[in-house]
Order: sequence, then C-alpha cells, then structure tokens
Amino acid sequence: MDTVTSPESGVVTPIFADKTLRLALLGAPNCGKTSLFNALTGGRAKIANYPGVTVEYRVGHFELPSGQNVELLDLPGVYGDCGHSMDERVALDAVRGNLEGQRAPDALVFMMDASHISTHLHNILQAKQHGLPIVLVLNMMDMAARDGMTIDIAQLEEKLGVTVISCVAVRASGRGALIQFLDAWSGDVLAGKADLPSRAKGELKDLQAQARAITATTVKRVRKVETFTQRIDQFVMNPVLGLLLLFGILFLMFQAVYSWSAPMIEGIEAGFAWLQAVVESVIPSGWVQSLISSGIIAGVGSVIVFLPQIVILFAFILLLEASGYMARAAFLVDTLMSKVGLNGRAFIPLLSSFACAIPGIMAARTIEQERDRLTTIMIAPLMTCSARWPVYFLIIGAFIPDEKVGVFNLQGVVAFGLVISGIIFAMIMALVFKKTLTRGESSSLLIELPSYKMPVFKDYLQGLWDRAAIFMSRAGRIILPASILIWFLASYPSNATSIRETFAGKVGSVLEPLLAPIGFNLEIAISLIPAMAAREVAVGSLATIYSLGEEDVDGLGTMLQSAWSLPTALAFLAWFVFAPQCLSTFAIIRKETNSWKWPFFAFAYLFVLAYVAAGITFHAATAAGL
Ligand SMILES: Nc1nc2c(ncn2[C@@H]2O[C@H](COP(=O)(O)OP(=O)(O)OP(=O)(O)O)[C@@H](O)[C@H]2O)c(=O)[nH]1
Ligand SMILES: [Mg+2]
Repeated sequence: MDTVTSPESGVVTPIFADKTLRLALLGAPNCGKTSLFNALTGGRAKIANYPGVTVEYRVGHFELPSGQNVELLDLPGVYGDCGHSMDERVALDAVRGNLEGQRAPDALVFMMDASHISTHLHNILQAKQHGLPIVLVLNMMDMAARDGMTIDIAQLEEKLGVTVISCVAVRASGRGALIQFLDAWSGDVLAGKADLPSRAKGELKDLQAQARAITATTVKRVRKVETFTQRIDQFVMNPVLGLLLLFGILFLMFQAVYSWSAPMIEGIEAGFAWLQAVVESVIPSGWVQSLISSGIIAGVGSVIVFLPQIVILFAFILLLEASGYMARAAFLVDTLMSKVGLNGRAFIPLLSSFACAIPGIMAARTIEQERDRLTTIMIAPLMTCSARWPVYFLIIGAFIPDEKVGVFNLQGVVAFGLVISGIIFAMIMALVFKKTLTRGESSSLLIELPSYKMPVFKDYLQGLWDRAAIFMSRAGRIILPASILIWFLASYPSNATSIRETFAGKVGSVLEPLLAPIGFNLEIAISLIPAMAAREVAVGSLATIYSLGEEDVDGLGTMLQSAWSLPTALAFLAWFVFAPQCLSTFAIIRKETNSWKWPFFAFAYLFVLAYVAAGITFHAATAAGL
C-alpha cells in the first residue's frame, strides 16, 4: 500500500486508492453543513440563513491532499436522534445505513454552530451513540468571535472524548485545519483503527445536564455585551415597527423590480426586434421565416425579456434569505399564520414557493404533523412562483399606466397587490382546509432564529446566477419546443384564413365556450393549454399566435393593447393568481402525498378559484365601464 507524508504535519497516511471513504455531515439545521459540502465537493446545493433548507440527502465527491477519495453526504439538519419530521428521518436513516442503495457512512463529521454551542452541545453526546468514528467540527468560529466568545478547544476535546476542529466553512482559510485532520484520519477510519467514541449514558435530560456542565467550564464570553443580533432584533422583532419594516421591504422590492428594470427590458426587446428584422431580410418569406420569426424569436423572446425583473426580484429575496432576515419575517407573521391554523413551520416552505412550488412542497417535509404538512402542500401553489412573473409583467406593462400614485409606481402597486392576493387566498384556503379536511391542533413556530450574517458574496452571486440559469433553461427546454408546436398548430392547415380555422383554433374552440363567460377569447383559450407545461408558456404562445396574425410585428404588449379589452386583461391577471396550470406541481403533490386524491383535489380547487376570480374581475371591470 502507498503512503504519503503530509509536508506540514509530517503525518504518514496510507492511501486506500481502491476504497472510498464515506463521510456523513450531521448536525443541527443551519450550522453550515451545505456550505462546507459545496466548498469541498464543488457542489451547488442551496444555502440560506434559516433552518430547514436541505430536506434531502445529497452525495458529492472530493479528494484529500493525500489522494484519498472521499464520498461526502450532505444531510438535512437534525435536532436529536428521534427524527420527528420526514427530513430528519432521512438524515438519521442515512447515518444508520437504512437508505435504499446507500451504505452506512464510515464516519461522522458532526457540525455545530460554535456561536450557539450551549444550545447544541448535548447533540454530539447523542450522536456518539451511533457508534461510528466521529469528529466535532465547530463551525462559524468567526461568528463566535464576533459575539465575544472564547472556547477552550483542548478542554472540550478532553471532556467530550472526541477530536474538535475549529472551522469557518465559508472561507478557504477556515477549512484548512479540517482538511488536514481528515487527511490524517481517513487512513485510520478505513483501516478500522480510528477510535470509537465512548458512549455517553443516560436519557436526553442527563445528556443536557452533562452538556451544560461542559460548556460552563469551556465556553467563556470575554465581553459581556449584547450581541450584534440582539441589538438589531430589538427593532426588527418589534411587533409594530417590525411589521412596518417587513411591509416596507416587500414594497421597496416591487418598486425596484419596476423602476430599475425598464432600460434593460427595452434593450432586450430592441435586441429581439432587431433579430426578427434580420431574419426577415435574410430569409425569404415562407414557412422557414415564419417559424423562426413568429415561432421561435417571438415565443422565446417574449419570455426572456423579463429576465432583468426576475434577477432584481431574486437579488432581494436571496439577500433577505442570506442575511437572516427571512426567519424574522417568519416570526412576525407567525401570529397571523396561527390564526388561520397554519403550522409555524409552514412559513419556510411557503417562502420557497415564491421561487417555485416544487421545492416549496418538498420543504414541507420539515413539518412534523402530517395534516399540517398536507395543508401547506395544498396552499403552496398559491404563492407567486417565478413562472407567473412573465405573465404579470406582460399584462401590467401593457395595461397598467406607468404612473406615480403619490410616491409609488402604479405598476409596482398592482404587482404587489397580485402577490398579496395570492397570500390572502392561501390563508383563507388554509382556514377552510383546517376546518374540513385537515382538522386538528397545530403547533406554533419553534424554529431557532439564526444570527445575522453578512451574505457570502460568492454564494450570493451563485444563487442569483442559478435563478437566472433556471429561468433561461426553462426558456430553452420548455418554451422553445412549446413555441414551435404552437407555431405549427396556429399556422396550419396552410389554407386557414383565420386562427379559428387552424389546428390550434380547433383545439382552443373546445375550451372557448367554457372560458368565454369570464371574458377570455380564443387566443387565450389556446395559450392556456400549453401553459400546463409551465405557466410562462402562456406568454410565449400568445406572442406566437399574435405575431402570426400581424404584418408588422410589434412588441407583444402593444399587440395585446389593441386585441384585448381592459376587463379581459384584468381577468387574465386574476386567473394567474390561482392558475391551475403547471403539471409538475401536481406531479410533485402526487409524489409527496403518495396519493392521487390530493393532486386532483388541488387541480380542482385551483381551477374553481381561478375561474370565479377571473369571472368576477371581468364582470366587475365591465360594469365599472373600464
Ligand atoms: N459567518 C459564517 N457564516 C457561515 C459559516 N458557515 C455557514 N455560514 C452561513 O450560515 C448559513 C447556513 O448555512 P447552510 O450551509 O445552509 O447550513 P445547513 O447546515 O446546510 O442548514 P440546513 O440545510 O437548514 O440544515 C448560510 O447563510 C451560510 O452562508 C461560517 O463558518 N461563518
Ligand atoms: Mg443544508
């Protein structure tokens, strides 16, 4: 067997080239496991400053300096060894080797937030009972120092009977000691020579008492000051000022989305118009020109234009998530949520649903009570997911004047109103479900508030980039093929003189009688069908359908202004607050509830709400003479 000698420590390590070392990252939620996982393996899993971000296990690989291959498991956070919720059970199953197709880890890397060591220390006493070699990684040592704490590592090691490594997972220099330790340790673990931890005895209560005794002697606060976090929270968590601040932040966000994006949007629009002009001058008129110009460029372009708004929106959301503010927002609205019978833990899944309902529905796994998890899953599709934005941006841009109302931008106010409507209806539906289908007590919020952190610039940019990439790849994977299909259906048979005579018109006319009473025309009926693949496909389809009928292709907004009445446009917006579109949402509901009943029920109730809301909006707006 080969060996290597580490230049710094002089440690001789055998290389088990044929054997991969399997390590599992265990620890409480929000202690930095995924940050370390991403840094070591080059992974790109989601990181945010609130507990319950990771709800599934993830496997990654990296190589230690000695050449030893390591397979690293990132796990959902656990509070102990009981596994009350689905995500905790996954983590514990992984550690016990009970996951299908996954062998048990060779050793545990137990992570702990050093700045909250007193709260969590008993967890490692529990984790020692798994009977695997274990190392304690005290992460966030920078935060502990900021809060004026010192930890006597040598004494802690002695009292716990395990090696303790200081770490700052988000900095390369902060991971050096851990890598060096793993390098030396890996050989022992694989050779079966690593020390097995002595098992602490007793129930949870005894372990907590032991942990308290240990922290009393090893952890000191050198400065008896209010922590930075406590100082800020006096303002942020104030029931009145805090709610005002929350409202203000959300409002500012929507104002920014509209005020900052205009020049970029105009630029992109001009770019696509130029591209269409080039295509029309280079390619002779005929089906090829029509496919490229009206099918592909109009369809895909009409959605991509909204990239700047999506990026600005997520620039805010990710900043709020990374700083630690989002978890505060959860507390501020907890009273409201508990009034409608929602579990306090529902906030984070609902928050995730603002990106997309799919991760949101999965994040509901952190909710222990099954019926509370179900309620959360059922209302998650009402949160304004990013696929709705192109629809909102399009209709608001075309039909709502870009005016100031006092200091506010009217378009921003309407967008804010649509998002709030989604939230209000989610609360109402939660109340209805709690009184009927998912009756029972719910528990209030028990999440631990993270400390405020300066966002890690690289992770922040990565998160923003990922959001933009998801948006763009949907344009390529879903909107492009859907646009081509719609172009074909709306162009043929070639002797059709109007959209009604095309294949698309024939399909749309099946739905038309159903949708006509709520003010929707044939074009809308057609566009709602492919939007089942993704909501924003409705925009691409409308762009293709309308640009086929035009000689001079204007922006889609301009075309809609002449084709739709204001009541129709408003009804369309109201429809999309509920939008029973998006098959993948129903597929994930099927998977997470393991039943067909719930996805069908979700579709039915969303459809009814969308229909009624659009109908009321249409008739009210018509009656008001708009
Ligand atoms: N200052 C500082 N921040 C850190 C450190 N490690 C992680 N963070 C931040 O802590 C927050 C939580 O990190 P994650 O990696 O998502 O934590 P996790 O343990 O995977 O959390 P769950 O998936 O919810 O269990 C993020 O905002 C990170 O940027 C560190 O050593 N120092
Ligand atoms: Mg994580």
